Amino acid sequence: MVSQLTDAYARRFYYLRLSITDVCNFRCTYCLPDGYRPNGLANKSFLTCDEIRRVASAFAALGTEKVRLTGGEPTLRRDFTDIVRTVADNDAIRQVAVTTNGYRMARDVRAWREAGLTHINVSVDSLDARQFHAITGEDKFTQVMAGIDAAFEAGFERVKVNTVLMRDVNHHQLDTFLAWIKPRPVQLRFIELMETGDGGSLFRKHHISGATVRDALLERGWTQQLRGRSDGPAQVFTHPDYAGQIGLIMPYEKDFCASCNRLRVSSLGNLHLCLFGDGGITLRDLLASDDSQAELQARIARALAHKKQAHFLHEGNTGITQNLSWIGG
Ligand SMILES: Nc1nc2c(ncn2[C@@H]2O[C@H](COP(=O)(O)OP(=O)(O)OP(=O)(O)O)[C@@H](O)[C@H]2O)c(=O)[nH]1
Ligand SMILES: C[S@@+](CC[C@H](N)C(=O)[O-])C[C@H]1O[C@@H](n2cnc3c(N)ncnc32)[C@H](O)[C@@H]1O
Ligand code: SF4
Ligand code: SF4
Repeated sequence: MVSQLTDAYARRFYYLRLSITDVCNFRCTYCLPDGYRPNGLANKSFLTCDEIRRVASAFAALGTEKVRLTGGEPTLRRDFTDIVRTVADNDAIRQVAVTTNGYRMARDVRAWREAGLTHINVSVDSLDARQFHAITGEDKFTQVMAGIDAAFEAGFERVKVNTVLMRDVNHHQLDTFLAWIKPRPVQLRFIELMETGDGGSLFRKHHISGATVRDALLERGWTQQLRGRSDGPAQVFTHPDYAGQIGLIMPYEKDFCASCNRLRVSSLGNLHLCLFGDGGITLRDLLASDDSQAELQARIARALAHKKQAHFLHEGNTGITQNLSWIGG
């Protein structure tokens, strides 16, 4: 019997974002400009495959139908394909998704699909190889693009691409992005730059509202689609002349959090009620054996009473989120 997770604002939670590592091999300017640093965590190990299975089972029993694996860079884990298989083996989890920088896709995406991966989101901030290098710190544009092609060849019908919208970096490149998705079933999502503890000055310099893109799309005859209950927060737009779609993730917009349907578990097994929350609730002591499932479910359900109505980004309060790599965005 599933007891659906619900919070004090009558929001229901169908979607778990599970970080499986903090490690990343890229140095995106808005996330880890100096690269990954172990940060005192060196002796702490990330969740094992068995622990991940137990997290997924507890959430599934509480109504979760979608699990997104994220990080850091989740695909750097050697057991990534096993993790996908483990989560996909849970029949209640109907969508097993990953958010990746695309580094391993060309090589491994077929194996991930065979293991049960159903959805793939890949980050590409620029369609210009030199600018891609400047933003990510890695000269891997061609490799990531080959990864997207490989995903289609492996049978994914649609790939989502994440592009962080930055004033004076890529905000004036809408036409280039639109031309790219015209023949391709890619959902290209512009994510508004979010302020983080480490990223205050970059935010002040480069934040621009996604509303500028929305206005341009509406002017050109794009129309907004309805959202499903386990979809992410993007507003999705389509146009009859385009195989692709545009998504807009606008966390500074009024009521963005009203439709929050997701919870997060960090790579160390802490439950986080919000991307920009204050602290985590440890779950790891209940992940060592299958016998603690009832207690684990009860702890998750109880914690939800403390979920706040919205983030406090408008007041410049980013919670304990120093950058998005530690909890996976
Ligand atoms: N503020 C905020 N930003 C979010 C939230 N969920 C996703 N985002 C942002 O959107 C980015 C892209 O999310 P993805 O990991 O691609 O997944 P998604 O868009 O939630 O999910 P799908 O609709 O399933 O594809 C994240 O890294 C965050 O930057 C959220 O709950 N709050
Ligand atoms: C933290 S990454 C983790 C997964 C993987 N490494 C990747 O880059 O796709 C998830 C997403 O967060 C986005 N992101 C990171 N920092 C951000 C910020 N300050 N504002 C908006 N989006 C951000 C990235 O562009 C990426 O699409
Ligand atoms: S956005 Fe993703 S790829 Fe870029 S530094 Fe952060 S975790 Fe790594
Ligand atoms: S900022 Fe927090 S409350 Fe708002 S949608 Fe994201 S996770 Fe949910």
